[in-house]
Amino acid sequence: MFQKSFIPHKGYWSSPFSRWQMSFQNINSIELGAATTRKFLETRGYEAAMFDGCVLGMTIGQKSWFYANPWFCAMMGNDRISGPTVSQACATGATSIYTACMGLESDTYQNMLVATTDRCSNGPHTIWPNPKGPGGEVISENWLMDNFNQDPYGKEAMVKTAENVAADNGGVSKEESDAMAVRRYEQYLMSTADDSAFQKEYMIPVDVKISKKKTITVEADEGISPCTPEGLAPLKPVVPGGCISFGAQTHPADGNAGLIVTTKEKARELSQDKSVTIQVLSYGYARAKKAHMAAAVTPAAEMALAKAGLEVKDLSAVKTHNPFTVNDIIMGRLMGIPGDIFNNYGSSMVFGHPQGPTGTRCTVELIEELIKLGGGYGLFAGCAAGDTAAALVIKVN
Ligand SMILES: CC(=O)SCCNC(=O)CCNC(=O)[C@H](O)C(C)(C)COP(=O)(O)OP(=O)(O)OC[C@H]1O[C@@H](n2cnc3c(N)ncnc32)[C@H](O)[C@@H]1OP(=O)(O)O
Repeated sequence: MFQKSFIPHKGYWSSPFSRWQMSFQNINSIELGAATTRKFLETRGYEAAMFDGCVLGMTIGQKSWFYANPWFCAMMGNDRISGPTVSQACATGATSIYTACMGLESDTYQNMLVATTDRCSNGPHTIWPNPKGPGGEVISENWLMDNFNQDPYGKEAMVKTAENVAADNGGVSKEESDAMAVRRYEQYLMSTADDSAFQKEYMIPVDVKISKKKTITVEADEGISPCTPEGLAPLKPVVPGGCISFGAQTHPADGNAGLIVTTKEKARELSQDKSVTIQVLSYGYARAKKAHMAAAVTPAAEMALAKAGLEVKDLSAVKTHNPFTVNDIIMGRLMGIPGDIFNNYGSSMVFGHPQGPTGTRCTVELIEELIKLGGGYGLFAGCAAGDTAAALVIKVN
């Protein structure tokens, strides 16, 4: 259990998430992440110079990625720091926060910025030299779609691994999957109600230069598909005989999210409301059996809860990275998570999945939900490529 890792009240942000090939598609995610971080620091009245280290989380190669962390830090306003770059597929958000906590717990750092940023749009198409191929013929890889469609070890598409987990756990019907998609969409609408009052608590609008003369400001998530029973019913399962249609899974997106991990004293100094204390209590991870990615979420969550000395009955809110409806259906069944605390205000199935920032945004929303509830314990958990998962437990006083 962590003892020394605190997050200031409002010391966190998320950009809007923009469906791939929409407004953020032409911007290097390291540059967009740094620009949004600068805006976050200005909005909150923080100095970039206060950080003694930065954890940068990202999963999709961008031009000049070799210099990612020091380049990012210089662009966000502090060219005297750097730190680890974390790339752990869809567990990058939780693991970046964990990495910053380890910096605090070991007294290596005192005031760390965690920044996660990714762009699924216009993903890299890599050419690998292959001198022993026929005539030196190259090997090529489409970073996004090739990896969605096959794990090099498990040999299955990600959606098929979710169907495998459904089959192992008593089955999930198409109707049950559709009902979960509709429920998650309705919960997302809680965050856009009242002129997006919930989202405005943490969302930093993003300026996008679309031509020499024109800059637009993106203030809200882009490309969200409404989920209704009538809209989902005619969609066929992606895997024949399965339950998950295109409407019951996340969409690739672009965006960034981040937060400050610091000492209890510094967190209080940086907090907007000094009566609010936010602490990271624990981290959990797991790997499920081959080609069963969604099955890793429950043991990762159970590990984080055990490390914090908590049980499901102690939780006030649960958030997940849920790329497929099956993730939440099976986790809910196995852990007995009450429906009314499970993914209120949105989840990645609806607002999209830019990979690195997804878990960070979920954690930021979890903190805001716990504050609205007047405090409590919260769990974030989510699956990641390679049949893995990661989880965090947060406490808000
Ligand atoms: C560790 C992890 O995080 S694993 C997760 C990693 N990420 C993934 O695996 C990505 C999962 N998602 C996908 O793979 C995507 O669905 C993609 C990329 C394959 C397809 O994306 P797109 O081509 O943009 O599909 P699109 O959103 O258009 O949906 C396909 C169809 O379903 C329809 N549809 C999608 N959502 C809905 C909805 N909620 N209601 C009604 N219809 C819908 C669309 O209208 C479209 O219909 P059309 O073909 O008649 O136009």
